[in-house]
Amino acid sequence: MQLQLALDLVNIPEAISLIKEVEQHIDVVEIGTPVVINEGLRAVKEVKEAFPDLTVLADLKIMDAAGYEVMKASEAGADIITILGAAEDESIKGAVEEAKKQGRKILVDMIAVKDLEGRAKELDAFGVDYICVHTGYDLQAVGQNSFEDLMTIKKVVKNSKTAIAGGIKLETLPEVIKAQPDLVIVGGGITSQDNKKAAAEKMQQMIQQG
Ligand SMILES: O=C([C@H](O)CO)[C@H](O)[C@H](O)COP(=O)(O)O
Repeated sequence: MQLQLALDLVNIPEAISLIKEVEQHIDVVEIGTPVVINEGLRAVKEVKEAFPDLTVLADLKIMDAAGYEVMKASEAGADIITILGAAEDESIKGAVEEAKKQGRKILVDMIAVKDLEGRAKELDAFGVDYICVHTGYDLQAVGQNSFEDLMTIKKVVKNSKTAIAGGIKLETLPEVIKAQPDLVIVGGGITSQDNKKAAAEKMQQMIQQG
């Protein structure tokens, strides 16, 4: 199980200084969708240049023109690129093909997918690297989470790794760990803490203890 820090509400200098605080305690750093919207793929490039040994995920949430967008994110230095599970099969296949060509990985974000079980089976067969259940900010605001969704996909996914994102905090981490995803994605659960390093360190310990 690995820990991914999601950076959503920062600019590039803030992202770099935050990563410096916690880099020993995370496996992957996510350049979040709002950061990419505000700063472009430059954010991915500058973070990868500053932390060449850290795995960098570009949360592009691709919906179309997948091969092209995966190529551009790869050129910027992203190791993992996200596409939406709701995208067309052709887009998913295009993303996987381009990622293979570039030596990168694809994480599929299942946000807003209704038939999680059916779509997870299809995505698994397309050869995506990760399938991620995700409760976005707008559903977190009405009290939802993805813990049951993780169990649902874990039952059917055979080859891809599984991941979970959306409002995970120190208090809810034990429930997530029980379901044994391959990747745990945490944003505000670390970035909103006064002591971000301590929060990341504690989460890392809990995850390593499994
Ligand atoms: O993907 C995300 C969201 O859609 C905003 O782009 C977040 O990175 C993801 O939800 C993790 O952040 P937290 O919910 O704050 O843990």
